[in-house]
Amino acid sequence: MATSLQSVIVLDFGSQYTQLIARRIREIGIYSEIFPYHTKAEVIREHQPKAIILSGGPNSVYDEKAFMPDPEVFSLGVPVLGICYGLQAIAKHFGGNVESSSKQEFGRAKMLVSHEEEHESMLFKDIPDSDVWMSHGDKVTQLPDGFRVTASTQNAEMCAIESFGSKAALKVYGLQFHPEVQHSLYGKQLLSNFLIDIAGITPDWSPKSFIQHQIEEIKRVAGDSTVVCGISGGVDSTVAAVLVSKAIGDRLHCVFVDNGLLRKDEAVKVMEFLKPLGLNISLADASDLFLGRLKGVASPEKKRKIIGRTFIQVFEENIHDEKFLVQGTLYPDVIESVSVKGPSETIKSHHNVGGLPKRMKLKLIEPLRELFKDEVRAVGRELGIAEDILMRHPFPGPGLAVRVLGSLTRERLDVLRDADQIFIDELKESGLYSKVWQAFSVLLPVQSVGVMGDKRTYENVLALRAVESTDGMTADWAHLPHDFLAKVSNRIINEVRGINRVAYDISSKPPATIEWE
Ligand SMILES: Nc1ncnc2c1ncn2[C@@H]1O[C@H](COP(=O)(O)OP(=O)(O)OP(=O)(O)O)[C@@H](O)[C@H]1O
Ligand SMILES: O=c1[nH]c(=O)c2[nH+]cn([C@@H]3O[C@H](COP(=O)(O)O)[C@@H](O)[C@H]3O)c2[nH]1
Ligand SMILES: NC(=O)CC[C@H](N)C(=O)O
Ligand SMILES: [Mg+2]
Repeated sequence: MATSLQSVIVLDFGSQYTQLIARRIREIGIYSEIFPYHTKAEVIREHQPKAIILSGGPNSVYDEKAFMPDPEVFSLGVPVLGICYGLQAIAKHFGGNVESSSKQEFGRAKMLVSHEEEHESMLFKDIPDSDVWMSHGDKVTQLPDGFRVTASTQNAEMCAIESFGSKAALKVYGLQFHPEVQHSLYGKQLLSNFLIDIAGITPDWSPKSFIQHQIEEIKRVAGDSTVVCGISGGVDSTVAAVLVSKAIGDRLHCVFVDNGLLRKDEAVKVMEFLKPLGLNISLADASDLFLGRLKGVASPEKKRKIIGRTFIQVFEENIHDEKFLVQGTLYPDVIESVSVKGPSETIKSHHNVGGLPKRMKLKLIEPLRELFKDEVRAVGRELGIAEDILMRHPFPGPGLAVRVLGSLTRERLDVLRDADQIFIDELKESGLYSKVWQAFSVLLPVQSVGVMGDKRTYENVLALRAVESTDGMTADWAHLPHDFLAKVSNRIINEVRGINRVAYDISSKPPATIEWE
């Protein structure tokens, strides 16, 4: 995608911090995109970046099949900054040497900047000797020709290097430490020096400029075609749909599927609260179809597969002559699929309408694919979407099917709906809803003995789950106040028939996952 915004390309060598690099760049007000490390220079050129960053990575550049960037990347005429593995790849490419170090360096290190009065490094402008964050076992042992050292630590004499003298015009820089992590005290200043002072970028990324740019882009891509969007009432699909509708108006057709696995009165509520957005939405009530197919199915993966397939079928039935499909794909989704780390183990089949495009030959429009959730919310705010839509917790496509553990029945779904409504209402009432990433209830396939009004009961157990997270990839259980939990438990046991015990889930992810199935 050619962009009118000034951009930076981050080449991903598999670092855990690649997303963080992109995020810091955006905090500086500059648009950035992540590409796999092997992206060809000619592809990079088409995107007209103003700078290139090479990320860290788990490998070693002296390995036989070490990942290296396309050598032409250094001849594109834009500054290049290598971080950790990126620095080591630069050293190797330019004829230096990298070896395994007897002393690995993980964590804090004191960086000494070699300020040279005559040739002050622009990268280190206004940066004093300070703490930086290291995570490496290899180090540069021989400086390539045409480079100089601009900072060192006790274990890494060549902690920062840059092209110099005859090679100065190449503007190639390398850092052994990670400027993108908070613990590198002047890390952000350093990135800013690279991007603004060295690469000459004028920060022009903001939710507003992003929206303007995307609207132009969507108009250009979609032409006069009609476009379809699966809308769930969740944050991502809603923001994506509103953005696309700003570009092409009522040529956008949204389909909201009631799969019978939504929360209490959700189908009605979602249609109601989406109304002010002026979108063209049709509601496809497929609850009987979904629940019929799920009858008697207890295995979590089988449930997910059935739901995925049925979503596709219902969606197909609701498509006319649309040429494009809008998806609310976010940055973490993209990066998981392009990372060099390779296919990861299937923990659970996250499915949504993601299976659609290949099967239906619809072309994709994914306007949010460079953003994180909080940035999507900022864009939504700029688009005038109401705060209660934007602050909704994520809700998985398979919905309550993965929260009524084991086989589903309409009765068990209703019990869960009533209990969950109480939990969520109380969270909102107490101001805690917006403080947690996600909260919900899970109906366990377990019965327990209780005593109610002097009578023995033998009823269901409900688990409450609330987590704190930034991207759903890792999470910690939320330390909700005991008084609050006591109130919720009391209300649920008293008000929801069929539940006589409430438990609170205190597992983090990993090793647990956020949803129970
Ligand atoms: N009930 C539904 N009807 C139509 N499309 C749906 C439905 N549920 C999910 N989808 C589609 O699947 C995609 C992925 O769902 P996902 O839950 O990840 O995103 P979301 O619902 O848009 O946002 P959030 O993460 O805030 O819930 C949605 O963007 C939407 O296109
Ligand atoms: O759209 C979705 N389709 C799915 O199949 C799905 N499964 C889990 N989730 C949501 O993803 C986040 C991480 O969930 P887990 O820790 O349970 O894997 C949490 O926010 C989950 O709610 C899904 N979202
Ligand atoms: N974090 C990194 O990029 C590490 C690079 C290389 N694997 C090393 O250990 O030095
Ligand atoms: Mg959702």
